[in-house]
Amino acid sequence: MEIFKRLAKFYMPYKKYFVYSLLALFFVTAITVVYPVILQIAIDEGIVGGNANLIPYLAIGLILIMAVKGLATYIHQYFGDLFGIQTVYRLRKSLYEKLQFLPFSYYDRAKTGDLMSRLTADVEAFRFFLSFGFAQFVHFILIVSFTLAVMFYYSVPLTLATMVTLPFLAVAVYKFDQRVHPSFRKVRKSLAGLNSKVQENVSGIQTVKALSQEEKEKTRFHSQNDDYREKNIEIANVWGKYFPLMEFMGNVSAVILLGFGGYLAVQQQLTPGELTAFFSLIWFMIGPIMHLGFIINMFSQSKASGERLLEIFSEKERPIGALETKKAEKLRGEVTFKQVDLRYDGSSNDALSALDFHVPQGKTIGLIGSTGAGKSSIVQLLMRFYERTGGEILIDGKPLESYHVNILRQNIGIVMQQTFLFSSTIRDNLAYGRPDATENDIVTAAKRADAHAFISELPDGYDTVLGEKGLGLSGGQKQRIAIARAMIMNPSILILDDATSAVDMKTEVKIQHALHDMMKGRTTFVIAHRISSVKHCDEILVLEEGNVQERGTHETLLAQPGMYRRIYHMQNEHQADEKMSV
Ligand SMILES: Nc1ncnc2c1ncn2[C@@H]1O[C@H](COP(=O)(O)OP(=O)(O)OP(=O)(O)O)[C@@H](O)[C@H]1O
Repeated sequence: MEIFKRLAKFYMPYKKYFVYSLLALFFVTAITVVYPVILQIAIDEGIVGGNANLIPYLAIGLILIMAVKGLATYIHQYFGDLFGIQTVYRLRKSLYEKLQFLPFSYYDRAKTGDLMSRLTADVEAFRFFLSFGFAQFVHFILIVSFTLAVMFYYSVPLTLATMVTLPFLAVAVYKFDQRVHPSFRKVRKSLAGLNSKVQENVSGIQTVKALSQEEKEKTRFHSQNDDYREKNIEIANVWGKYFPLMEFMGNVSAVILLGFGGYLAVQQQLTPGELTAFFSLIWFMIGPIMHLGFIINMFSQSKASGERLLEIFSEKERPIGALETKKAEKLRGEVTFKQVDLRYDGSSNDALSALDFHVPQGKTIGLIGSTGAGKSSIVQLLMRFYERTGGEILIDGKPLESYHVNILRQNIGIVMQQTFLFSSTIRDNLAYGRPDATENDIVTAAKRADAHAFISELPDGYDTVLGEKGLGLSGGQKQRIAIARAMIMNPSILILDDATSAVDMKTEVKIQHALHDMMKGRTTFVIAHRISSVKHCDEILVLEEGNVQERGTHETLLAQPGMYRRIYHMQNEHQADEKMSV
């Protein structure tokens, strides 16, 4: 019940619907028990007692009662559904909001398919129990209580005799729950794994095809699919074993009723009408008790789902910095790193150690070094995608944490190697960081980023809808949209993270032009593998394994023997080779 308690804030606001639904259920159940009583009166008074006039009255009474039951059933179902639907609407909203504020370290671990499955299948399983399962559980208690009351009224010894099997039934139901709950958890996990596999395959279909790994992917999917099948078979086995056992115990009660009830009737301690009513009543007990397995099943599923939802809620949100500075604020863009360390969660090495540098406002800093040297990690810290593990980072002389993350990020424009574009119009993509941008802002930025010409040539211009992942545009075109998107934000700090490495030389020249235009007056971080991209920077840091190996301007670094000079010569030779081979 702990899980339901922890999720109470989502369903408590709608408890009135639940109460209406339960009140209606009370009527439905009470009316159900009236049927056998009417049957008993019809047999004992009408048929055996020879009072045939009573029968039409009883029939009309039954029709009226059925009409009331129909109305009560409608109210019960409608409000029950409303209770579940409203609750999960709120729940889904909160989950989605929570996902927006989880740190990057969470997404490093999370799988998209698994998250999708939590937000859809798990939320639905929870709703199903709220709308249906819980009411079924209450129905079970009510119907068993009402039925027992009527049965005791008719015959105490016969009621006690038919209840002999109930403790055994209860044990079987308990054991069933013990077995079925872990199995359901496994099924949910396996389904999430299956979703992740499909999602990953679709996202990476280009890589799969390029490396001709279709067969391997098929095998991997099959093994996940097999796993899901096995887990479901496991559940089917548990059901298969316990359900007949529970049914058998129910039937034993009916046999006892027939033997002992028949004996009592012969002894005239029970009327024929009462014995007939008992047969209906006993099934009102046995049915729900057997059904209890199904309810527990549903309860177990929703418990397993609730657990998975709570896992998301219990994740720590990313720190957001001081709230009082949330008002729009333009930073100057002076950046200082003092003895900064970074070690990613679960890693045994520092990605950055004792990093020191200072970039005055409007200056450019180049970050170069081999892959994994820590270049992008500097950006991750500056954007507060991750938190440093030591040292201090200052912006305009104030600690990074004193700014609200939104303010910080509004002041930083970033163009990355791979550009993510939403499946929306080009206009929406351009204005994504500043939804209040005017048409003029958008077109001016696109012109400056050298994107206006190709956008205008598209069939719907700025209203052209891009496919998922921005399909339909070349790497260079996407990059120019990313540059325009960053320009619209008019940032004080600009980060170009390998911004031109994914495009050919000709496009690079064009993009470089747009980038230089954007860099004017902004503090700029240029992360690159090519010397040509960083050589004009005011200072260049050569990084190796999270440490600064060399620092200086292009000229000073070239003048000294070291890594920079080696990279320069290597890249120069490479370019010379390329020219020779043309
Ligand atoms: N999210 C992460 N979780 C754990 N370790 C990470 C994470 N991101 C980067 N690292 C590790 O931190 C180190 C520095 O990585 P970083 O991405 O900063 O290097 P880089 O110089 O930008 O490399 P590249 O030129 O290949 O982009 C690497 O050892 C990398 O494996």
